[in-house]
Amino acid sequence: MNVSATPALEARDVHKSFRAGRIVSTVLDGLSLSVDAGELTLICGPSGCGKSTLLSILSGLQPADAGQVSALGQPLDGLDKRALERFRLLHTGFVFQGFNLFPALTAYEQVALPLGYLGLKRDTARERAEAALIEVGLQSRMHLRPAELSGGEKQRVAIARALAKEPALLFADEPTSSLDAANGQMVIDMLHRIARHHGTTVLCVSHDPRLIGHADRLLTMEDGRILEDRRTPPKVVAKPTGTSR
Ligand SMILES: Nc1ncnc2c1ncn2[C@@H]1O[C@H](COP(=O)(O)OP(=O)(O)OP(=O)(O)O)[C@@H](O)[C@H]1O
Repeated sequence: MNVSATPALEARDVHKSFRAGRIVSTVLDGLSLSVDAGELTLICGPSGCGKSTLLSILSGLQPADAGQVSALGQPLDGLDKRALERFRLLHTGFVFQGFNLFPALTAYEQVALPLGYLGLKRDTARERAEAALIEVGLQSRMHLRPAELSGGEKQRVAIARALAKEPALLFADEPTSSLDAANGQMVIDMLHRIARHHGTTVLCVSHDPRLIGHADRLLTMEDGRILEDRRTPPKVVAKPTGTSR
């Protein structure tokens, strides 16, 4: 088998509906998708079109009603709850809009904690946690708790926590929407760098148009399906205007 040809993520004819009383709403309607390893893929589309639901199904957080979902060549529908938790622990990182940090833990502890669950030795965990916090520029903030950090710094802790696990798959759901322009840009740059330098497959749901220029691929969803799928062109460096030099 040619392993490199195996998509990092694959959905085939995925359906998902939610029921509220007697009303059933179809959120994913026969959606198929294949994501290559090491790419930053951005999913956009109108509010309520099913972006977060797709992300959570592809990451094994919730099951599809029908269809097949594979991650790293592993069919997720064949895994029981424990095996899914293990798969997520070993291979996935998550970054959410609301940071999802523990109020009582320092930045360093937030990052080191999951490494303990991975069974890493204490010294290795410390090295990895520190390296990840340094990579996101928080070397001087490691011993602060969330209440003492800005929104941008909290999101960088969440990125460091995901990064330290060295996951093959990184899922980000609206990672910039609670941040100001400068911090949002910093987070975007980091996601881009993680895909480029660490070879991580990054799947990001976002309304933020600044992310488009950094994505390798842009998927637009509407009504539970993928409406448009395009590769984003490489960035063109603008020539200075008003001069022939
Ligand atoms: N657990 C749930 N129970 C019931 N309905 C749900 C559930 N999760 C999502 N939905 C519904 O499914 C639809 C799609 O939700 P989803 O969060 O995937 O959309 P989205 O495209 O990410 O939206 P947004 O951009 O506003 O975050 C919405 O109508 C939402 O109310």
